[in-house]
Amino acid sequence: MTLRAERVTRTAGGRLILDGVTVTPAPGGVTGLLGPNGSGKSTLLRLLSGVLAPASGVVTLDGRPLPELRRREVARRVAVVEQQADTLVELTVADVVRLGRIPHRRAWSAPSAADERAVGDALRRTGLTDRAAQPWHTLSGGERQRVQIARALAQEPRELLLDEPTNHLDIQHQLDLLDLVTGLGVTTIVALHDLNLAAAYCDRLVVLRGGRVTAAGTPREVLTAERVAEVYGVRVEVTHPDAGDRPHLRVLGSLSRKGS
Ligand SMILES: Nc1ncnc2c1ncn2[C@@H]1O[C@H](COP(=O)(O)OP(=O)(O)OP(=O)(O)O)[C@@H](O)[C@H]1O
Repeated sequence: MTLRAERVTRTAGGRLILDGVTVTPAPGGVTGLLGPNGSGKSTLLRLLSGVLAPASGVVTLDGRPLPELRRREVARRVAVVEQQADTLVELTVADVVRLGRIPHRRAWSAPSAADERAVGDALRRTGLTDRAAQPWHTLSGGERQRVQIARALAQEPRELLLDEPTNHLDIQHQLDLLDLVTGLGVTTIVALHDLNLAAAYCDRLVVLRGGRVTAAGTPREVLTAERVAEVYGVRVEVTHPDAGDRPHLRVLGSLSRKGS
């Protein structure tokens, strides 16, 4: 059992932005959320984390609707890395990572040895140990993103929600991050724009379009040339270099460009 969204809808600005979306991630697996800009990925992640409530449908954790659970209970289980974290002036890198321990600590108590171990471990796994004392606001965009991942790891979650975690990262850090996240054995739902990274790292993919699920399945089932053309308006060549479930896409051009 884990986190699930069942037939969730959400409206904003008088528009239906999620329409009957069901996502049932496999426990311990990595589910990729794909879809063009504005298709509803971030909104769905916010519903899954309980930050937003669905207009209809339900999000459950181990079969129990989120509104029936205490916030702290959800915060201990589910870690969230949003696209843009707030600027936390005056905090060091280690301070930000320590925020991940808050759901595990008793009110007003000092960090325990277990808290400090989790923070040290998260810094090490994200390659940030030697940045621990650096002020957060002096970090580059990619470094900030890694600190947010470290904060989420320090939380020791069983569910991890990531909204485009690679978008500020150089190619090496993109691969390192996805290797790290997919090696955790934590149920992960990750919104991604890079279809090849999604194919390489996710066990299952869910494609949103206009707030609806338009495809779901393994990368091989979902990432066909026809579907990419239909959803993104882009021509791609799809190959299966390892003869397995992980296709590789080569972009040939936009279908909206003249002559395509
Ligand atoms: N508070 C709001 N008021 C009006 N429209 C909203 C609101 N919140 C979201 N939307 C709209 O809902 C749609 C879905 O937004 P969302 O951020 O979930 O998409 P996304 O798939 O994450 O997009 P991107 O890939 O660009 O990050 C967008 O068209 C957005 O403009």
